[in-house]
Amino acid sequence: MPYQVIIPAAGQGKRMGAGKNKLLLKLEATPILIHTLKVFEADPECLGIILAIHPDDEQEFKSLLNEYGIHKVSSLVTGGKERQDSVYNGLLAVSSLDGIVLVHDAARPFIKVETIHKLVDAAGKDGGAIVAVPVKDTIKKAANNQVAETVERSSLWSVQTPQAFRASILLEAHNKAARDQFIGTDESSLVERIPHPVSIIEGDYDNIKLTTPEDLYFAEAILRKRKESGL
Ligand SMILES: Nc1ccn([C@@H]2O[C@H](COP(=O)(O)OP(=O)(O)OP(=O)(O)O)[C@@H](O)[C@H]2O)c(=O)n1
Ligand SMILES: C[C@](O)(CO)[C@H](O)COP(=O)(O)O
Repeated sequence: MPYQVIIPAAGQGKRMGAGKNKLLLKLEATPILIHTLKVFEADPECLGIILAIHPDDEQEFKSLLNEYGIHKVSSLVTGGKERQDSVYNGLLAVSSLDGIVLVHDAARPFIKVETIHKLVDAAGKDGGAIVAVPVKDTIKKAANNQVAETVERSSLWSVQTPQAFRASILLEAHNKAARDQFIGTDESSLVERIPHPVSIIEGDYDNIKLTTPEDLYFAEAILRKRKESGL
């Protein structure tokens, strides 16, 4: 099923501490941003990419899109203060509210096209679906560095992106969040507030978000493993 994808790429990468947009850091000589964009560029089901960027990065990003032959970027939109604002700006550039729109972090370069297609099919049926993996660690709530509660692990999922929705549902969710001045950490949290059901599609543990320096080591290992497997 065809889809459009909004890729938020306008963050500051504070936790990475690279002194620049972390998406410009290279993995095996290719910028993280390009690793991610290549997946969607190569997918025939992807009708277009809407890229939310920081104005300071515009020239460098445009040069990279040209250098690496990324032709599916239909819109470059200005990112906002929060990730949610960047996604909202991207949503306003979506060509059809009747279709399926994905939101995928540019900082997650290891998404597999098979997972994308499973997710899009689920969103086409249910109106909304997200990729997640079962939590492996024990999760506890704390107060003042004291354990307050151990959360039952069997029902916990570590949520990733892409997250896929009928575009009209996602726009309704963002409009409601704006009215309520609600800021969520993912799109699903906004859609849940409408309320609208959101399905979970089990993804891969290596679909990591490159957030802190340690993640770069994991990323190099994931790339090496995939090269050895001929992926
Ligand atoms: N205002 C923002 C914040 C984040 N993002 C994007 O959303 C994705 C996930 O965000 P995160 O990993 O938190 O990136 P940063 O916000 O850059 O990281 P930090 O919080 O460490 O500054 C990234 O691709 C980032 O570029 C965005 O487009 N606009
Ligand atoms: C959307 C997300 O990747 C789901 O896990 C995550 O919430 C993004 O968090 P961030 O702090 O904006 O990177």
